[in-house]
Amino acid sequence: MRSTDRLLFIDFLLKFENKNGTVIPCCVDNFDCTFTHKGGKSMYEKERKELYNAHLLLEKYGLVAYTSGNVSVRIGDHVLIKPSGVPYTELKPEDFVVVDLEGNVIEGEKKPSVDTATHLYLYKHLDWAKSVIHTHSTFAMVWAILEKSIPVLCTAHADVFGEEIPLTEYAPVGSEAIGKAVVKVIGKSGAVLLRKHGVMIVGTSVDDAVKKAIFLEEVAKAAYFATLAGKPTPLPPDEVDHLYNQYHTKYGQK
Ligand SMILES: O=C(CO)[C@@H](O)[C@@H](O)COP(=O)(O)O
Repeated sequence: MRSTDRLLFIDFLLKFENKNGTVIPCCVDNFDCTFTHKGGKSMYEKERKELYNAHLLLEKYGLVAYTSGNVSVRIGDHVLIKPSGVPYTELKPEDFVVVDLEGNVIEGEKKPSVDTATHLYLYKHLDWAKSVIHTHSTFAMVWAILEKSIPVLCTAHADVFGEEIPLTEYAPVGSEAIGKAVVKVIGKSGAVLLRKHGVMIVGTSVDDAVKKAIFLEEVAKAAYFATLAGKPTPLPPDEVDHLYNQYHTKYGQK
């Protein structure tokens, strides 16, 4: 679309919107519309509430502090992600930012998370990825600082993750580099320790990702204290597989 037409079209859209409220489809012809839907409905209302609740759950379980960490969800060719540096006490569903898979802001007045490039890299390289969570949860971070992967030392670890929690090479914050480092080591657990940094979780849904973030910190804590207190031995691989399959096929209300 010629730039003059673009400007005329924006002008038409804004006049139309102000007069009639928000019925305008965004992002027509890959058109990067950065204005938000004033007075009308935001995109992805249901997903915004789901993502908001996910952030509150991370805070409730003490996996994030103040502004650390972030959650995103993939919705077709869009990703809804936390705005950067907004304290959880001030976060609102309408603050979440919609970006496309190249990181262009589709809807949102706030800057998207500093980890957006990493989240997008994971969505583009892991076809099962539907939600991504980054935390600085304390005991998982202790293992990341010690530059050690977490062995399978207990049944809870085997149930949910079914494998040792791998450790990435060091990668700087804010670039795709963390995404590349995660894809190199991530396994069926979807949980990874970021060397000297924290945690990255990839889930098949927001619920799945939140559950893994919560259980990772639980097993990281137990494994850390067990390793301090003695020399715990990992569970045998076939028992780990048995527990993992049992948990993923029979546990709960399945
Ligand atoms: O770890 C870091 C920065 O070092 C970030 O992941 C964390 O502060 C969260 O950043 P955002 O608020 O999501 O931009």
